[in-house]
Amino acid sequence: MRTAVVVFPGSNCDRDVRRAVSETLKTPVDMVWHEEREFASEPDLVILPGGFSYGDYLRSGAMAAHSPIIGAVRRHAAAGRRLLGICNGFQVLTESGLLPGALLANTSTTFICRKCWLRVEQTENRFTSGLKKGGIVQYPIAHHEGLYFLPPKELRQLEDDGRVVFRYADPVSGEAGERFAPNGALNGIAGICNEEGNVLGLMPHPERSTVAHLNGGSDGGAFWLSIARDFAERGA
Ligand SMILES: NC(=O)CC[C@H](N)C(=O)O
Repeated sequence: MRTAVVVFPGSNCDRDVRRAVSETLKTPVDMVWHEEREFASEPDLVILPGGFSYGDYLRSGAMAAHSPIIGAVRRHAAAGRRLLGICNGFQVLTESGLLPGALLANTSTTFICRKCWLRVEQTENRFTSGLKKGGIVQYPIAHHEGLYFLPPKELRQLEDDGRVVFRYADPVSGEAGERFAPNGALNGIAGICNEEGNVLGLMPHPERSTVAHLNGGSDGGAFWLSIARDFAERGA
């Protein structure tokens, strides 16, 4: 499985994600500058990493969504290949319309950087098929605009379609929902996928919970392994 990580001006999790993928899976990872118009290496997985693309000017992810590489990102997703947006990458996916909804300012109006627990709500997609449905994982968050928003009718539809993949949860009781969302995300939504299950966006950072417990956790390792296993079983 070949991975491409898109680097925008202001990305700051691009190297963390490269390290997490390459050390966990021992597979090649290419760094692709946002001004490219094509992926030279035909990646199986494209990752839009976290950070502050264009300094979060206008809205987080809004300017990156118009980068030259986004045309190739759209074609990659339309071909059914895996596309993952983490934090700022998730914001780029909603801003480009590849996933529904918007990421609004946290209810606290502050930047929140802390550990978070998530319940795996759905495993019928190309990313979490190897995780335990209903299981709790710990990935940290670090954002200012992480309140997932969708108007009520569309939100109900998203829930009915089973497209909520991760929800903020309590690690002890295993309960999940809005009251466990540090940012005020509607229904406690931390990550969603598209209808086909090949595009996933999430605010928490699995790459920061991967390598040698550097940030006090290792649950992210199983996430990368799940993607690789799904790829080995199903292909692109
Ligand atoms: N870690 C990140 O990707 C941060 C995303 C964005 N800059 C925010 O603060 O909401």
